[in-house]
Amino acid sequence: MLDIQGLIDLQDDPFVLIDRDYRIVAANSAYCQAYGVAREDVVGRRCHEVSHHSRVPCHENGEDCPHVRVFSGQTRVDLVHVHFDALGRPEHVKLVGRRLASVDGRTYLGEQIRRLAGTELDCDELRMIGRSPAFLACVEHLTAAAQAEAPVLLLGESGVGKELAAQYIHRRSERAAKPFVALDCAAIPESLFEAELFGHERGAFTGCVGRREGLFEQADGGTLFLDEIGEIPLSMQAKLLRVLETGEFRRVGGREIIRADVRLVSATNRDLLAMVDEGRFRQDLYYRIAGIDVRLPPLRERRSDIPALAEVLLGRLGTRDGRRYRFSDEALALLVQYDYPGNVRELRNIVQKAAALAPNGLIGPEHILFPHERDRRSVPEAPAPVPDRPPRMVELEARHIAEMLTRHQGNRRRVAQALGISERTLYRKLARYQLR
Ligand SMILES: Nc1ncnc2c1ncn2[C@@H]1O[C@H](COP(=O)(O)OP(=O)(O)OP(=O)(O)O)[C@@H](O)[C@H]1O
Repeated sequence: MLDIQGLIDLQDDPFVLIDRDYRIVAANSAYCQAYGVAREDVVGRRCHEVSHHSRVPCHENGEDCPHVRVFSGQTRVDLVHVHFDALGRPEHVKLVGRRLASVDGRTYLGEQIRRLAGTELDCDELRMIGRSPAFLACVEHLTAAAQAEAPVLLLGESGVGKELAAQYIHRRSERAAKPFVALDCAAIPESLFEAELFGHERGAFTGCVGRREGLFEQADGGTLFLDEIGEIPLSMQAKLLRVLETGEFRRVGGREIIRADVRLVSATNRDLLAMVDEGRFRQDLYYRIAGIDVRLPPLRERRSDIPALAEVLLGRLGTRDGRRYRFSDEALALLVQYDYPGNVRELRNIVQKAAALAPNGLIGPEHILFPHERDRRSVPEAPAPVPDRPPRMVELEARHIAEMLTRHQGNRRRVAQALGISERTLYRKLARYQLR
């Protein structure tokens, strides 16, 4: 008989073996060390209870789960997951799951856990909330970008969390101990750009007092985040390109050549390539800044993250009359239906207003005010209306599933039961109608 324990202890990464019934049948030493547990405390328990503190398997909470995939026939699964670390804080991990068969014909999930995050980002303000597959795929790209040295271009609508993502990259990169410096390019008048980025000497231009270091110098050794990079005027684009190519510049009004070792992370909500075609953005600069590009999905493409985000944003508001603010189930269900053109920032504003309106801290649907009422989604994205055409079966089905999800507060197991279909079928339909 093979010594399974000895075999898995050879692995440097945490590793667990899980049976069809979600029970952990073996855990290696790296796992016990990483999560501060004794082997006998985890072996025999269900994986979702141990890592998620949840009584139901992860896929029933709307998460991508290696267990369900492997036991439905997939041989290898690679995905990013969020679970709890040794101190009970959420942690991003990369899971590599393998389908393993024993000699007696039983199947197991062998799961290797690669920890993506250090604990340094667990301060609440900097924590990126989200467990939806779309969000976790994005976190995986951000993690890969953090480990590289190439410049990163973050793409996404306003308020999706591009600045937060830039900080995430910085704090996980080798530059983490050095400065992170951010500039919103849309907020700087053209005449001040150069001085802002490269600094100026005393008296370099009218109204300037003293000598000042620019952002490139301030960010030396670290990361410079240029938000809304599409707003940089063409004249400035040429200067920026030169600095990125040579790593050298002069302060405005200065002679001394200054060198700064800066990693650039930029962000835009514009289509920069279209701007290149229109002659409004330099192509050579585009290729300089877009070494790695990462798209951040808008909130409406990851609706399942809305309740957790709303709770965290509400938690940041503290208490009223000594009691924590809280949402009623109906309020949360309503929040999930809106399209959020302003993304997480808009959600934050809506939550703040709702809290101000709720007399005893309990937020009901009547306290939730959507600024763009027409963006509230009562049905899944319907195709453009065609006059005198009865709705197609698929439209009716999508609409019905969306309503059931709202009624059951996103609990997919209950929705599947209510619809009389298996959860796998429900998952396929959710993906097909983009209801995840
Ligand atoms: N995944 C997330 N988890 C927690 N908070 C988030 C998340 N994404 C965004 N936020 C919060 O939403 C707000 C807006 O985020 P941020 O400023 O990073 O967006 P942005 O995409 O840079 O916006 P803009 O394009 O308008 O500059 C911030 O308060 C940020 O902390």
